[in-house]
Amino acid sequence: QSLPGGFVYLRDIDPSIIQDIRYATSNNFVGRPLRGYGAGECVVKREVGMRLKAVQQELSGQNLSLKMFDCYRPARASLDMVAWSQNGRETAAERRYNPKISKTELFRLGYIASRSQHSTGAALDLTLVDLKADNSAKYDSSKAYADCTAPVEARAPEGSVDMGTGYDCTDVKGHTAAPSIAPGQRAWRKRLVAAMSRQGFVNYSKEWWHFSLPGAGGAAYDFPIQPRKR
Ligand SMILES: C[C@@H](N)C(=O)N[C@H](C)C(=O)O
Ligand SMILES: [Zn+2]
Repeated sequence: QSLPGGFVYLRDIDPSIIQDIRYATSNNFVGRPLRGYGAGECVVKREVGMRLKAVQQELSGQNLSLKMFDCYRPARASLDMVAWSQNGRETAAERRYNPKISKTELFRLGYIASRSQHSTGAALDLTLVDLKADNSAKYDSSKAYADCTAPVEARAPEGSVDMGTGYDCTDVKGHTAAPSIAPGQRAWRKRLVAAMSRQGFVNYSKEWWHFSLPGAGGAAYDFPIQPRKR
């Protein structure tokens, strides 16, 4: 199954990496699947995939795994985010992700890009899973969870280690070096950044979950993500 521009399905390179591609689901800040996400598959440039495999190999010796939240993002999905931010409504479910900031401000403040590096296949949103922990709690759309800055027991479950906030938490607490998090949460962030940086990935200071591989990108693409054929 060939993809344009040197893109590959991460599952073809390393099926052990856990994937929860949130923009292909309703469990994200928009509350519905984004345009262009026809399947919950992580698609990346081959070089990015090979380096993720190397990170995963190192982590597996520590009973840890990567968990991918977003990889290649079709350009139309970023435009969908722009339209969402300007739709004049803010629901309680949306406010869980941006409790202190209006959604109209998210682009200006650098939390979302209208032309994202994700569309080049060189940027990733991801976290760590402790394979020895009980990760069985599942997200339930009918529950009223606390916002993404609340203690982990009160937030929507994500089946991953406690990084101090949930994924896509647009708040200063989500900044990688936020002083307001607990030492254990800081230690997890440092462990993720260290493992990723050993393979050349660079973290974005405003989002503990966002990494990119310098030089791996190039042009932005807009092909839709389709189911992977075996
Ligand atoms: C929206 C968030 N997951 C993200 O990836 N933000 C960066 C800045 C982006 O949109 O490229
Ligand atoms: Zn990102």
